[in-house]
Amino acid sequence: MAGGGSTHKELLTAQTRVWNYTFGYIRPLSLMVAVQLGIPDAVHSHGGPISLSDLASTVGVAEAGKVRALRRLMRALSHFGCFERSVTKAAAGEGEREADEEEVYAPTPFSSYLVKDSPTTAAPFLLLNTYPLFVSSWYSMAAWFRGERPESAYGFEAAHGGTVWESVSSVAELKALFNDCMACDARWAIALVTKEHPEVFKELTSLVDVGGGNGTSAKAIKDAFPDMRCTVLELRHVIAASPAVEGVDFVEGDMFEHVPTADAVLLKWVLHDWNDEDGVRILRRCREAVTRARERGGKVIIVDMVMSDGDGGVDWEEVEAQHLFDVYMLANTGGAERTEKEWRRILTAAGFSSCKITPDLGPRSIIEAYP
Ligand SMILES: C[S@@+](CC[C@H](N)C(=O)[O-])C[C@H]1O[C@@H](n2cnc3c(N)ncnc32)[C@H](O)[C@@H]1O
Ligand SMILES: O=c1cc(-c2ccc(O)cc2)oc2c(O)c(O)ccc12
Repeated sequence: MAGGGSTHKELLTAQTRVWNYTFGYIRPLSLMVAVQLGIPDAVHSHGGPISLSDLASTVGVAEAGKVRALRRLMRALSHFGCFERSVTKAAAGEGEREADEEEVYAPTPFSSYLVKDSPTTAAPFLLLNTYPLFVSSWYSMAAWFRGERPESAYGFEAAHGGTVWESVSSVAELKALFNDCMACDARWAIALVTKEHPEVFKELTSLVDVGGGNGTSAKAIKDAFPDMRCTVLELRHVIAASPAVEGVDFVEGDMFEHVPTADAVLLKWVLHDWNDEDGVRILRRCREAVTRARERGGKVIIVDMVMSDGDGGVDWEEVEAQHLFDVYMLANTGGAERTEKEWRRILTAAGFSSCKITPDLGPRSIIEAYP
């Protein structure tokens, strides 16, 4: 029998864990429904804990049965840590003998990331990654593992016959969500890097953000260091859809072919999209760009994850995020999150002599690579 040496309690816990992981998909999907209804916005803008009845009317839930359903959704979301739920005595109406108990919900740091118009919102990240086309890659993964889709490099291709980048550029709703998702992350992550680690940019006069999207990171760097000459290298369709950004030049090109000359290259959330072979090709072009500018002193600044290698003393939630991102890249882009050893191996293969890793961005790190 399975679990032969386990106690009764251990077996029950294991079975409960299987239930929880099986239903784990309900977490992102219930958060998605909450964002679609505007629940985090309503809770945050209320100016104090919001009652179920006020919440229901703010988000447009009117039928009594649906209000009761909303209460159950809020109870689950509060259990996940998204809101803080408590029970208060509602004021007794005229003629009522006793005040009814009513549930109220307060915001938490978790829900603050789901408010749509906040500068640090992760709502586009949630909506993009719960998009059905994207989730459906997983239904082709087993066939891909078994080699039944030899023409596909990874799950997304096996499921949809094209790459994530093709679907991003051709499905208008996905393109908008993808751009929003990248811009939201770039805005807060780069503001944090420039504020907490200004030394990374010390003595640099020019920087190229390779695969820099619509220029949000470059703008955040320009805001922090107004004298820096900032350029974005991007694919044609991305540049065509990006509004001009004051002080930032856009160059159309392919990072596998040529990277414009600059003191520094930024690669944020780019290398984890690619396998090692492609990563080395991109890094070689970046190394050439910074050595053309300065024989010594240039650098490549990478913002990506350095995966924990399983040793102790690490934050469990950050390691969980690293594993989730790693298998997400496996399924959707053919890329990977890398351990320190794996980073050093691809950097060395691309000709870099040393690197400095600063693990100070939650699950991500800043890697400064020197030619
Ligand atoms: C995951 S996004 C990261 C965007 C941005 N660096 C950020 O973190 O917000 C990867 C970017 O790489 C760009 N990209 C993909 N292939 C490229 C290529 N061959 N040359 C230049 N950019 C490319 C994509 O258009 C996309 O904007
Ligand atoms: O958070 C993401 C999401 C994507 C993504 C999701 C759905 C699509 O149809 C395309 C792309 O891609 C990402 C990515 O490439 C990255 O480097 C970081 C985050 C995400």
